[in-house]
This record gives sequence, C-alpha cells and structure tokens, in this order.
Amino acid sequence: MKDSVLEIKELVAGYAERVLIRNLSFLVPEPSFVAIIGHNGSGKSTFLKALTGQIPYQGQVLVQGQRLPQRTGAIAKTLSYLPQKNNVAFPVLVRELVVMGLFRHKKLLDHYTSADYAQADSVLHHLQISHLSNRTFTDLSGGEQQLVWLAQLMLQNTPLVLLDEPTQQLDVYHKKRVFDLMASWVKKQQQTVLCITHDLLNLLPLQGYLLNLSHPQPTLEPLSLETVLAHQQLLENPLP
Ligand SMILES: Nc1ncnc2c1ncn2[C@@H]1O[C@H](COP(=O)(O)OP(=O)(O)OP(=O)(O)O)[C@@H](O)[C@H]1O
Repeated sequence: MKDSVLEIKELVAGYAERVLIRNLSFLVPEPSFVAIIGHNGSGKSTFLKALTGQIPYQGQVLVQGQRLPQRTGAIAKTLSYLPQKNNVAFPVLVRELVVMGLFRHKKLLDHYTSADYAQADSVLHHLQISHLSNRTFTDLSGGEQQLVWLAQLMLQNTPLVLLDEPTQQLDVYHKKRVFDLMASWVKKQQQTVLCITHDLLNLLPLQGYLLNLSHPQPTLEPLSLETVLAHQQLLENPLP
C-alpha cells in the first residue's frame, strides 16, 4: 500500500500551562491543499511551530510514512516553512535572498552558480516580480516582501510546504494569484501545502481540504461551497 503524504496521530502541543492542540489526528492520502482556519489565538501558528520543531509535541507526525524528526535541521529536507513574520536584519538584494532557497543543495561554503541564479530569475518571473530583482529587500513594501518569500519557498521545492498567512499583506489581485499558485504546486509538483488563512472566500475555487482549529475536535473536511460558507459562518461568531 502506498504511504499517505502526511499523517498526524494524536498530536498534543502548546505552551507551559496552555495546551492548544488536543489529540489532533488526520490523514492526507495524496498531495493536497489544506487550508488551516480558525479564530485568532486558536492555535494555527502553534500547530505549524510543532511541525517545524520549534516547540515540542506529543504524538506522531508521519511524512510519506516516515516519522518527522523533532529537530529543526533534520526537518529541512522534508518541509519548507514561511512564518507569519520573517525579518531580515541586513540589506540584501532580492535576487540574492531568493537564490538562498537552494541552500539544501549546497555545502556550507559553496557559491551559487549562474544556473542557480537562472532558477531564481525564473521563479521571480513566474511570480511577476522580476522588476524587484535588484532592489534591496528591506526597502520593499510588506506585500512585495511576501511575494519575494514565496519565490524563495518555490526554489526550496520540498514535499511538504507550510505557510502561515502568506496572503496577509497582499492586494486582492495578488491574493488570488497566490492561491492559484499554491493550487499549482499541488497539481504540477505534487507538493502538499498546509496554509493558514483568514481569506475564506479565496478558498472557494480550490480543491482540497479545510481544517478548522476553532472546532473542539478538528477534522479534515473537503473544500466545497457548502463547507467554506458553513465555516465562514462559524468564524463570524466568538470562539466556542
Ligand atoms: N511562546 C508562547 N508562550 C505562551 N503562549 C503563547 C506563545 N506563543 C503563542 N502563545 C499563545 O498561544 C495562543 C495561540 O497562538 P497562535 O499564534 O497559535 O494562534 P493563531 O491561531 O495562529 O492566531 P492568529 O490568527 O492571531 O495568528 C495565543 O493565545 C498566544 O498568545
């Protein structure tokens, strides 16, 4: 039997005196898009922090049948992660930041080659942000920075991609484009995408699943007009 791409078994995670994820179990059988939704503070980022080894957890996470290590370094081959806030403390050109997405294929002191830069240029072109290529990253607007991080994530090309509100600062046009882009990662590259979002209406055209962490016992539900609208209504009310 083929291994499922992702299986979460009885995951428990949270902080010192506050368990936020209680006995979460679900299975993603094949490469899929999974929208993680829920009220502010319901534990969405906490869930991704557990998967990325930033906080300890109980339970099991299996990726393609293998237990995901709990150490950040060892996880890097399997998954890429775009946090909600990602600061860069030094002035770096956009093209240089994007090419770093290939770090998994490099040894410590390796230089990036012209073929690597060609790949970086290609994803910048794909995201329609080639004009930002030689700009200093820290001078860009919040939305432009978000698109640059997405370009870097594309170069990482891991089986599992975790994104924490990747469309938060984007305009209406770019929000739609980024949701289309995530759908194409699933379809064309067979990647599994877990995306935290509050943009429920943008989920309507997509195929995949929805996981509402505001629910007392969250489960994967197929994305459809009915499920999205039902959850939108739930989220319009206070956290139970
Ligand atoms: N390091 C920490 N120590 C203690 N509590 C924390 C820590 N980080 C987050 N929390 C708390 O855990 C709860 C869940 O936080 P989390 O960031 O997972 O929520 P979220 O669902 O992603 O919310 P949002 O939609 O606002 O991004 C919040 O109440 C938050 O204050």
